[in-house]
Amino acid sequence: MSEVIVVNGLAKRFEKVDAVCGISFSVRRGELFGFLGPNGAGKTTTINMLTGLARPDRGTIEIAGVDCTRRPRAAQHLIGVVPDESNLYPELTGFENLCFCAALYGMERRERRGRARELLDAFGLADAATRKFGGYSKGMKRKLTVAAGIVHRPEILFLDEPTTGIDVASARRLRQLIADLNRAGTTIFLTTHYIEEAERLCDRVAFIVSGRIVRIDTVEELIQPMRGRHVVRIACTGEADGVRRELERSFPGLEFSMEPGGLIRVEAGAPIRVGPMVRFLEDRGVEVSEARRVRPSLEDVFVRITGLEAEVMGKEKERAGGGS
Ligand SMILES: Nc1ncnc2c1ncn2[C@@H]1O[C@H](COP(=O)(O)OP(=O)(O)OP(=O)(O)O)[C@@H](O)[C@H]1O
Repeated sequence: MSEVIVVNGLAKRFEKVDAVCGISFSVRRGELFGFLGPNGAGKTTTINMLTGLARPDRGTIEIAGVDCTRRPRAAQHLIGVVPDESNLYPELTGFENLCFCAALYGMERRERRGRARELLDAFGLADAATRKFGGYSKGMKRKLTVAAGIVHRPEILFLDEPTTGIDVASARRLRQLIADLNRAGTTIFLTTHYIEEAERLCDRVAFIVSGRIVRIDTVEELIQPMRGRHVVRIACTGEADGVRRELERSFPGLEFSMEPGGLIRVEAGAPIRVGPMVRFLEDRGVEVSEARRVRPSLEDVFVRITGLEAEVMGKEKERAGGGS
């Protein structure tokens, strides 16, 4: 597979913040590449540099063989960009917005009207075609923004947090559309802070933390070391954090950590017996509402590699409500 995006030593600083600190990576043609990191990790700054919206301080970017640091606009016709905040016009209808974007890419009237209708259909927005964009729901706005990003059938699509802030059903539908686009041959660079989203959609994932890439690999390879591991999640009502140290002392060989919502996460290299732990907690006045064995996931890998609790991603997820 040929490399269609090649980034070397890319860096950008804003006044006192090193937003991106000399990152290097490449994306292969046809790949769905995930750029995964917590708030403020440098995802948007990176995507802005890749799409010509921000100038790097250092480093090089090549897209489809074009040196974008020297010729920032030369690859524009090959790429589509879906920013984290919509750039469409609230006073225009969905149909008009798509026709307007198509006109910017030089499409002729007949072609752009046909393409706009085709996309409205594909994204389930045909009934809202003549309604003003400003009156769309968040999920509809997101879908139309993605449609606008692919109006010119780009080879490479940059998606910045496409499912943030929309309801679960709309997020699921949008993920399906992203997967379909990729299957049809579009290379996709996706930033997200939803670990499950990256796990479900992406071929390869880069973990970015504080402007640095800490790991890049296929989802398969990333999860591989966790395959022989066993994980149990225990949901408690009441204060569980206090008994964590007692658990560690009483159950040597098991690793305990806390997750959002009062969940205790237990990990071990051998099958975990849940009963004794539940009794142990209940004897200490912590009520257990559920104890569940779970398949090790990319979230577990993220916690191991970055040393960050999954909570740094989870907090935003709860607020935005766009998770699984
Ligand atoms: N225009 C700017 N001026 C000053 N600082 C900025 C600017 N843009 C980004 N930053 C800072 O750079 C860092 C990286 O921000 P960036 O928006 O790239 O992160 P992100 O990973 O996209 O986060 P989020 O998930 O919250 O969108 C942050 O500390 C941010 O405050």
